[in-house]
Amino acid sequence: MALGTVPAPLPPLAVTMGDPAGIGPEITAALWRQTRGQGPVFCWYGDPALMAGAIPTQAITHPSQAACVFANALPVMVVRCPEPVTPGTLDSANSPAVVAAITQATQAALAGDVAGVVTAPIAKHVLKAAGFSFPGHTEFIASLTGQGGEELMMLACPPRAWGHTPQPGLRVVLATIHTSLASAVAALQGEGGRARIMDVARRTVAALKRDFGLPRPRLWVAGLNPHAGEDGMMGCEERDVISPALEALKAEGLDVEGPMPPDTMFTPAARARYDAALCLYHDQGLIPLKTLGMEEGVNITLGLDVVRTSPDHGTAFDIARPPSQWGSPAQAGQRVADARSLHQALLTAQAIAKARSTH
Ligand SMILES: NC(=O)c1ccc[n+]([C@@H]2O[C@H](COP(=O)([O-])OP(=O)(O)OC[C@H]3O[C@@H](n4cnc5c(N)ncnc54)[C@H](O)[C@@H]3O)[C@@H](O)[C@H]2O)c1
Ligand SMILES: N[C@H](C(=O)O)[C@H](O)COP(=O)(O)O
Repeated sequence: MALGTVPAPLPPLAVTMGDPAGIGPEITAALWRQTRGQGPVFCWYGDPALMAGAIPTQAITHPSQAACVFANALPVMVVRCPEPVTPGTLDSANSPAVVAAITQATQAALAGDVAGVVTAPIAKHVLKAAGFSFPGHTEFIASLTGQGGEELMMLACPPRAWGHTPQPGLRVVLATIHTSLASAVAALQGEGGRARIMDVARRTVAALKRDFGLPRPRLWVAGLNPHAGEDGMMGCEERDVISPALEALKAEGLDVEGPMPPDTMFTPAARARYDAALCLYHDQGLIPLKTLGMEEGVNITLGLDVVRTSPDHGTAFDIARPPSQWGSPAQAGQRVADARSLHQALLTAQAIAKARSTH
């Protein structure tokens, strides 16, 4: 951006319906109530029938109409579910609408009509039963943008107080995503494994600069084995694959450390020393992240031209309720849907979109 120019205001964000039988509609209604006064403005790609009786909705035909509507009603880019929805009851018959909502919102982002896409949770096995071939939003949205293979999955949770002690947050990025543990280990062998780690590290550093404004990101890379291999006693990937990759990255000038013993690299003292942890398989990163901060955790797809975030939780079918019960106080022993993670996802999408627009 040239000096002295004022950045154009951002278009609204898009929020997608997610699985209509999960908690997506309930937390989206809560999100609208919370943000209708001060924003960020968003439009919802979904079926207004899911909100009936809970909040006012208004159909719009273009995201640019969202701002005028937002204070008084949820602006809806209508995507109808073909079958009636019962909260908590899985039904692949509505999967085409779930996929259409994601597709339309992503296309709007590619066209610059929305500043980013915030996806409510989907149930991957329900979509698979309807013929959907992607393991998650991350890979699907990468494919829609023509950037399949360039996607990175980051999950982040903010700093928090633990008792009276403030503790650092956490960002994790995954070297392998939605794949079995056996396939993940196979993908981390030999020259291919080294190239994968180097590629993910380089792209993570670029994204931390572009999207989070960190001038010199510090990356810690996890080991694969107990004790990071204990010098080959408990596994050789650290010695043969990870360490050579990290030496090469250091020679390129990246601030990377590792391979770190995975059991100690998520302590508060350790977290204070890096900006992101590169984890080698899904649960290595997501277990500490969700244990530390599931309530406000955000899933962020890095590396794509479109901004995409999501809450860090799933569909929570076990607590999904009809609109008539939304907002009612919890009964003894009952758990109710918490919209904080979705709110953080919305704020994170807005922050990344702003960072990119001024980059
Ligand atoms: N972003 C996504 O689309 C996404 C992310 C994770 C899981 N999933 C999908 O979700 C489905 C269910 O997965 P799961 O059961 O492992 O995880 P889950 O996150 O849906 O639920 C785990 C537990 O946490 C509770 N929970 C989750 N979110 C909550 C919230 N906002 N407020 C209160 N309680 C909440 C649930 O009630 C449940 O007891 C799976 O089909 C999975 O594919 C989707
Ligand atoms: N891996 C994520 C998690 O466990 O929270 C989740 O499945 C979301 O994946 P997508 O964002 O690709 O749908």
